[in-house]
Amino acid sequence: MVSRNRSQVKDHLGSKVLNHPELRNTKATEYMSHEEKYRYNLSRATAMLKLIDEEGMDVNEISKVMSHTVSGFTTPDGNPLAVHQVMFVPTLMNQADDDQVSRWLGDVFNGTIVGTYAQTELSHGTFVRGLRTTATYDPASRTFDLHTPDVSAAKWWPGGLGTTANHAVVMAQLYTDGQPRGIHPFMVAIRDRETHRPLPGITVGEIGPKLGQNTLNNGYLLFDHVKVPRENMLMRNARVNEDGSYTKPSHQKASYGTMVFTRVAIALDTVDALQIAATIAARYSIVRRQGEPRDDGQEPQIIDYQTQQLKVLPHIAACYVLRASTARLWEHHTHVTSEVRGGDTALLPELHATACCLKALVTQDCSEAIEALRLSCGGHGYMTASRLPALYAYATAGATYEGENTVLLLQTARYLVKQAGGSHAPPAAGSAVTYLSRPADDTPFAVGSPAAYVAAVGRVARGRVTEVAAALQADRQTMPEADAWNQSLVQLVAAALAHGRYFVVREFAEVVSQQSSSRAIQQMLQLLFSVYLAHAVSRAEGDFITYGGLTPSDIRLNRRHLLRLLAELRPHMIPLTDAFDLPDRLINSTLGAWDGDVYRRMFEQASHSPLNTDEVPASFHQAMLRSKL
Ligand SMILES: CCCCCCCCCC/C=C\CCCCCCC/C=C/C(=O)SCCNC(=O)CCNC(=O)[C@H](O)C(C)(C)COP(=O)(O)OP(=O)(O)OC[C@H]1O[C@@H](n2cnc3c(N)ncnc32)[C@H](O)[C@@H]1OP(=O)(O)O
Ligand SMILES: Cc1cc2nc3c(=O)[nH]c(=O)nc-3n(C[C@H](O)[C@H](O)[C@H](O)COP(=O)(O)OP(=O)(O)OC[C@H]3O[C@@H](n4cnc5c(N)ncnc54)[C@H](O)[C@@H]3O)c2cc1C
Repeated sequence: MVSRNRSQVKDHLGSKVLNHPELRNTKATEYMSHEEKYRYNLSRATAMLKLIDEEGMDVNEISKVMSHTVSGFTTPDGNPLAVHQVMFVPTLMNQADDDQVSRWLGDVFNGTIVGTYAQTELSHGTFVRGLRTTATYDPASRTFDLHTPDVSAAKWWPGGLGTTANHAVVMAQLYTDGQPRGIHPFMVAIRDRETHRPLPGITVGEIGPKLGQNTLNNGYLLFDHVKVPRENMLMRNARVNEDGSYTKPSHQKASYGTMVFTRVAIALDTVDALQIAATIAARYSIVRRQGEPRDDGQEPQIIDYQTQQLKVLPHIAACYVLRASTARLWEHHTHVTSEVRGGDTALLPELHATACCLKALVTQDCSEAIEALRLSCGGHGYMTASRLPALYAYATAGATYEGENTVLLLQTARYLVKQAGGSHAPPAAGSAVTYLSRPADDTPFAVGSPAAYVAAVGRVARGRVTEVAAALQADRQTMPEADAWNQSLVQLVAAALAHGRYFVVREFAEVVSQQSSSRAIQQMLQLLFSVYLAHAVSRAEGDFITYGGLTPSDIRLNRRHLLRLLAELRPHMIPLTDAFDLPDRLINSTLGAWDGDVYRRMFEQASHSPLNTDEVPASFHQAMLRSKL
């Protein structure tokens, strides 16, 4: 199939998904039971998978259909096949050797094998080296013995594991030749392909309700000395030979590759959720009028309150800035992965550091922004039918899964302090950390100059990183490494976030400078960028004074500048959110439809409450009268 560009993919998906015979008719799921919701979401997830297969979509196209924009329509309560598609399949493609790929991929693509990625355990998620599921090789039987030593080592959380998957890539501690070899991936059948019953030695089930995404179908899994053939260890990187001898991988963290990919995918995807929330809040802020009537006799549109502009407009700018920078990270990931497959792992450490901090920065910014947008819709934003609570539940999950954000930022910080101290291999050309080994950019700060803002963001990142690197270095002289590290944790996290912010604004500056299609678009991108930058300064004024070279007077000027920019952006708010090109059915919000017919929709959705079916519900007689209140 010919590869399509992003907007063509969107048009294509618009018609394919919204008109698909098994997908076009949606049902409200709010009043369904847990089991009914699962059945509804699973059947739609399966239809999507078939569509992906029939269309022969490439990875970029799959990334669009699996994105929250589309999957929020197909599987509104969470996709039970998400981890199959986003983690299990990529793990097989990248970590299985050629023989294994040809052995399994046919069955994966014809739907006989449905998988999950089983890493996290009840007692260990963050500290992967601490996982306790063991895979002990026995050369006599040429099998691994997979075992869960006790309940705290039960796998807990894998998506689709609950009742959907019949296979799992299980991350376990490998023992061979009597030696521990670290965490390795194993392809394990957990349920019978025909009957779907758990196989002998396997205990498996679903973990129960969560804040959101309740049909992701997260599960638990325990092994009681389950025998797995030698050929089921994924062997593209490390190998166990028949006699039990062990061949190391080319990079010690090669088996963590799926996590890097998924972090990049989550960063890209969480911006989709923000775009939907921003569109809802923008449309509602135009429709909603409240307050003392003005000269025209009408109550003001709430968007004309300065405070409302601050709640809504910077997040629209963030949609543009974060979309561009995460799309570039996605492209960079594709490039580095192909180098790694060719045996060159030089770019992997920096990709890991960048993926960690962007996943953390984007999920943190987006979940805070979605909550602000929800609040901007007042009481109606609290209703499920506004869609805003579910968007928040989705974005905030991203702050925890695939590496809890603090922990990921510390991974980035580890890379940055090593770079600042010169104890890491020097960065490659085009690296995102070369600024650390150069003199600070002393472009003077000037309100209204995006270049001056970018330079200031760079000085904050540089100042934060070099300061914490020096503090760490000093503490290392007087205390053990773990204590020195712990003394600096808060500053390390702040340094990594500052680095992430600099990465984002540099990437967007480049996108703006390369944009050549029209002067009007260029000007609009400049305006969005200016809003993003002024807002970034206003959120971290202390940092910009301490490290960025701004004076208190610059800070005051920036506050006024931001409010002026918001007023300038306000007339463009609706075209800018319309440009996300989200049809009403994908937005699925009483508050965010294109025609602005909010109040009729709110009444219409209330009519679905089962408590409105009878004038006096049976529960009144059963509960209140019986208790003789
Ligand atoms: C067919 C194609 C389909 C494509 C579909 C695309 C669809 C995209 C659109 C949809 C997008 C999203 C949909 C959302 C659905 C997603 C559902 C997500 C479900 C969630 C799943 C999970 O959560 S899985 C579990 C994830 N768990 C974690 O992330 C655990 C976090 N912890 C860790 O990663 C590690 O423990 C940690 C890195 C923190 C520490 O590791 P450790 O082994 O202890 O290492 P250290 O000693 O700290 O460091 C040693 C050196 O190793 C370096 N390093 C660590 N990790 C990596 C790595 N991954 N790569 C490279 N290098 C690494 C580290 O930097 C150290 O280096 P140094 O030089 O020694 O300093
Ligand atoms: C919706 C959802 C879906 C998931 N899907 C999957 C899946 O498909 N497969 C899978 O294997 N897993 C999955 N997970 C699990 C997920 O990857 C883990 O929950 C995540 O990695 C965080 O680990 P944890 O739960 O152990 O948190 P913890 O590490 O226990 O975090 C608790 C607190 O401790 C802090 N902390 C921990 N270590 C450190 C440290 N070294 N330094 C500083 N602070 C620290 C954290 O910052 C946090 O504040 C899923 C989780 C969720 C919520």
